[in-house]
Amino acid sequence: MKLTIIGTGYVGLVTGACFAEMGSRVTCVDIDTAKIENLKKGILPIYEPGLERIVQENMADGTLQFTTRLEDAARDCQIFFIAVGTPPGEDGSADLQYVRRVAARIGQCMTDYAVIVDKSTVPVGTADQVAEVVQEALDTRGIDLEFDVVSNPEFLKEGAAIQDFLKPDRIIVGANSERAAKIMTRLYAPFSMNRDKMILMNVRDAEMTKYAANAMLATKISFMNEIANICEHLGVDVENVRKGIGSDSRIGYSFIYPGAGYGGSCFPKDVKALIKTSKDTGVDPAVLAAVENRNNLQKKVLAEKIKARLGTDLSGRRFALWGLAFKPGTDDMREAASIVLIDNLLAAGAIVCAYDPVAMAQAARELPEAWLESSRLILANDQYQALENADAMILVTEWKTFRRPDFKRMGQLLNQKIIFDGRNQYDPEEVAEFGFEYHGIGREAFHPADL
Ligand SMILES: NC(=O)C1=CN([C@@H]2O[C@H](COP(=O)(O)OP(=O)(O)OC[C@H]3O[C@@H](n4cnc5c(N)ncnc54)[C@H](O)[C@@H]3O)[C@@H](O)[C@H]2O)C=CC1
Ligand SMILES: O=C(O)[C@H]1O[C@H](OP(=O)(O)OP(=O)(O)OC[C@H]2O[C@@H](n3ccc(=O)[nH]c3=O)[C@H](O)[C@@H]2O)[C@H](O)[C@@H](O)[C@@H]1O
Repeated sequence: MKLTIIGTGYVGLVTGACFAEMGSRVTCVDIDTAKIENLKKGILPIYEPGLERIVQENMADGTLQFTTRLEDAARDCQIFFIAVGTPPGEDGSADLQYVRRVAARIGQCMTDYAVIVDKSTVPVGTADQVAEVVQEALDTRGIDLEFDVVSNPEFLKEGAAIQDFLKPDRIIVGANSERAAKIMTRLYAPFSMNRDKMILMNVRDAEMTKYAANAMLATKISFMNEIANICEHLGVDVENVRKGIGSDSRIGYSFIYPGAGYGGSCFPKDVKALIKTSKDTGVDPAVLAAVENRNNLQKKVLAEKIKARLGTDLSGRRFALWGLAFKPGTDDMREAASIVLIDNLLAAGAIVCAYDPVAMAQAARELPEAWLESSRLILANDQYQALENADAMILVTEWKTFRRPDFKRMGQLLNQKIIFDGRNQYDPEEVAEFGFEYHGIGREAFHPADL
């Protein structure tokens, strides 16, 4: 099958590479010329484990191509995937300007019947808008071509994107025509060899399914973060509570890890967009608003703990920050908890020395210039350098390299042996044996004297 993927970000690039890997002929299109020039040389714009190999191999085989020219890719294309960003607009709703622009371009370039797939996360009713925009462009050309707009939301997680795409739990396809449903079923057939993964429904149901899935996962996290905060005041260890409730198969172990608040490009924006949709329909988004509110509060919890321990005025204090990316396995820093924490610490007068195994270049590009120029935010060369003369170590992202560090060496480098563990990665007793005072999320502080 001949596919065109428009937008080569996390979703578009992974989608294009994985379909090529499964045997389709794929052209990825982006308006970002620099990105496309690099991709043509096999240089990826993002860090995603396993992606580089799949891209390079399929380029070499000729099954995966990159271009900025949609008009070239569109010739005889059977399926167009729209995979551009849908960032929050001022009122919280998903901004559809990029989706609409791409829809217009497809209408200007398509040469035959095609299925147009909304892969981007878009609100209920967007497929109808896309169809209108495509039809307008065809009318302007004076051409009568048939097409169908399908919703096929993406559920991949950054850091595990290839595995999630190639071995999905389910494939949601919303199609209102049998012709389009058949084409999508054929496209995804190689993914359903052992068990039929596809769940077919109508377009609006599929659009809503994506928001409901992300909102449900965000709800689990915010719920657990709130439980954690309650535990802490009751002398209860939330890690035992987590294991206790996770063992109930109705609850399950996943997405109940407490932390410093969820980040990333999707949960915050999708919860916001669903709140707006809910309000527009006249339904009070009581649960969704609470999920968002808890998350905003949770991102401040680490700074509050630090101030409670070391004082509200942190002038002259220095902190080692381990982890900048919004989660391990990615260099993505969008809505990362680390940003809120750094902001709070700098505002209180502190100096922060940060290290992340892959997000350093991203951090240098994306963090406010004023922070870096003031020299109060320093980007360290490695995790141990970040610790030098710091008054505490703060763990924000649970990268593998941070999980079993050399505690002895850490103790020698730090000014004060204090750990603020934003991901509950360490055993309080174990670190206390190395002389550390330990502060986690949803568990009481633990001191060497408590041993
Ligand atoms: N990042 C993720 O893990 C996931 C994202 N999604 C959804 O997928 C969509 C895309 O997200 P990301 O890939 O993270 O976005 P991104 O921001 O990483 O990439 C979007 C790409 O689209 C390109 N673009 C914008 N306008 C264009 C146009 N007119 N023609 C061609 N290219 C254009 C941009 O240059 C950029 O390369 C969003 O709706 C998001 O909510 C869904 C599941 C997972
Ligand atoms: O729509 C999207 O973009 C994607 O959003 C999330 O994927 P992603 O944001 O890449 O990463 P997650 O692994 O879901 O983590 C999101 C945030 O939640 C936090 N989290 C996750 C799980 C948990 O138990 N606790 C917790 O605090 C992570 O640290 C991270 O900040 C969803 O998991 C994907 O299914 C979805 O496709």
